[in-house]
Amino acid sequence: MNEIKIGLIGLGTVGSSVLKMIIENSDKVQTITGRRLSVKTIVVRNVAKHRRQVPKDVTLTTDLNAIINDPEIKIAVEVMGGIHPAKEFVTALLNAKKHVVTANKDLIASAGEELAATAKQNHCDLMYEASVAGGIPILRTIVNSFAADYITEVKGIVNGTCNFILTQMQQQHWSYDQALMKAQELGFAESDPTNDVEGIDSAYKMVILSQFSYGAHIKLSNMSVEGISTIQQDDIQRAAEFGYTIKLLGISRRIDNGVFAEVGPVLVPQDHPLATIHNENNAVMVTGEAVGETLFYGPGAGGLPTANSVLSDIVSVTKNIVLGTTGHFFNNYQSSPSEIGNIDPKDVKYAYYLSLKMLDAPGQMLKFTQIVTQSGASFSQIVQTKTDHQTARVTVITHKISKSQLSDIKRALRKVNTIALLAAYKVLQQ
Ligand SMILES: NC(=O)C1=CN([C@@H]2O[C@H](COP(=O)(O)OP(=O)(O)OC[C@H]3O[C@@H](n4cnc5c(N)ncnc54)[C@H](OP(=O)(O)O)[C@@H]3O)[C@@H](O)[C@H]2O)C=CC1
Ligand SMILES: N[C@@H](CC=O)C(=O)O
Repeated sequence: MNEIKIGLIGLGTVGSSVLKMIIENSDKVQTITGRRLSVKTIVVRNVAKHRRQVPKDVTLTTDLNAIINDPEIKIAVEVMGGIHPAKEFVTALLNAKKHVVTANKDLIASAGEELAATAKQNHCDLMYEASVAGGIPILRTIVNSFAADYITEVKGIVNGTCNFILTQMQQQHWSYDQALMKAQELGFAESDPTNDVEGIDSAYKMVILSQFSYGAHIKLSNMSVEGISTIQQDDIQRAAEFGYTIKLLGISRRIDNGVFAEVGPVLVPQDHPLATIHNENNAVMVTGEAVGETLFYGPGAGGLPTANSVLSDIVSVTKNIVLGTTGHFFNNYQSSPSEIGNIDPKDVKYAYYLSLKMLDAPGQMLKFTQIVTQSGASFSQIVQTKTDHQTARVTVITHKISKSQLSDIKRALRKVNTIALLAAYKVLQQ
């Protein structure tokens, strides 16, 4: 058996690039693994739409049983997306003793533990390198190269669509809608981009990164998750005047005996490496006690970069088949539940950038300063500009405060009808 036959589920942005890479690189893979890869069957929703994309000897169907019931197919690649029916499909494939490779972070973040257990019961591999940061080989790097280090923090830009939108808004002064449309056209966004722009896609990726880094499963419901859909051009320009770039960051960190993870727009100093990551590129910073700070950079979305990560999993599974070593977890690290408790993101302190509009009249600044002081906060920078003869724009950067203190400030400001808080963003400190 010198050939490994593959079943592909999905032939969109990623699936069509996986098909292309398998066809074009099978010679190289054969020299590395001793096995020739070929796609035998592809499952899609609409056969007519894809007929011309597929070589004549490949079966194109809407019926998953064409893969499940085919003993020749050893590896199934799920690149259809979403949680249902992807979960049912992957479970059925594993129970039919197919090794599974997937790029689906929604699925892995929500049901990864259950699916990994099903894979193990069936002595199958379940791999998902492409589920985090597209083309950056970050998961296998954490498994292999940080195996003996104690990771204390993972943070970065893990959504290509949002980074593309923010880059276009910053550099080309495009509107949010114009930039989102282009990201969809280029195949970076999910078929429904809500999860991208509302931070949920990044949160799924931070769940997976935290699992790999700390051996701990963080629930999405324990995370604070914010997206970029309310960011205005004005916020971007003002942040730049202060020397910051707005980025959507995922941050996960060990604090005492716990781990916290969150996603949201953050002001990154312009000379910080994460501020220099543009367009659909992603960057993941992993900090280990031994190694210190490391940075992994590359395309976070797009067909071919993501397909490259899918192929790396297919090659790993193929090597395991050849060596007879299938059926091990992709990530073996599990910390005991008592070792890791979840930390409430509300208790984690940040400096905040606050943008305000206030009546340009005596006493207003004093009123604002009193509100800030009463919450136990203080600020390190403040800039006041007049917009017309009646209103002033005030931008401040606070010293580090908790989210609860920020809520106190917001609550107190809502009671003052001459001062309006326009925006509040965390500030990443070096
Ligand atoms: N796009 C990217 O840059 C990246 C995507 N990913 C992940 O990869 C996966 C695929 O993404 P992408 O290629 O962009 O998605 P697309 O929307 O481009 O493609 C999805 C494909 O899956 C098929 N499909 C969807 N539902 C079903 C179903 N119920 N039964 C059979 N086939 C189905 C569709 O068939 P049809 O065409 O007939 O409708 C389509 O061919 C997702 O999990 C995504 O999160 C990960 C990293 C990067
Ligand atoms: N929609 C995702 C695709 C990759 O995971 C993104 O934009 O990052």
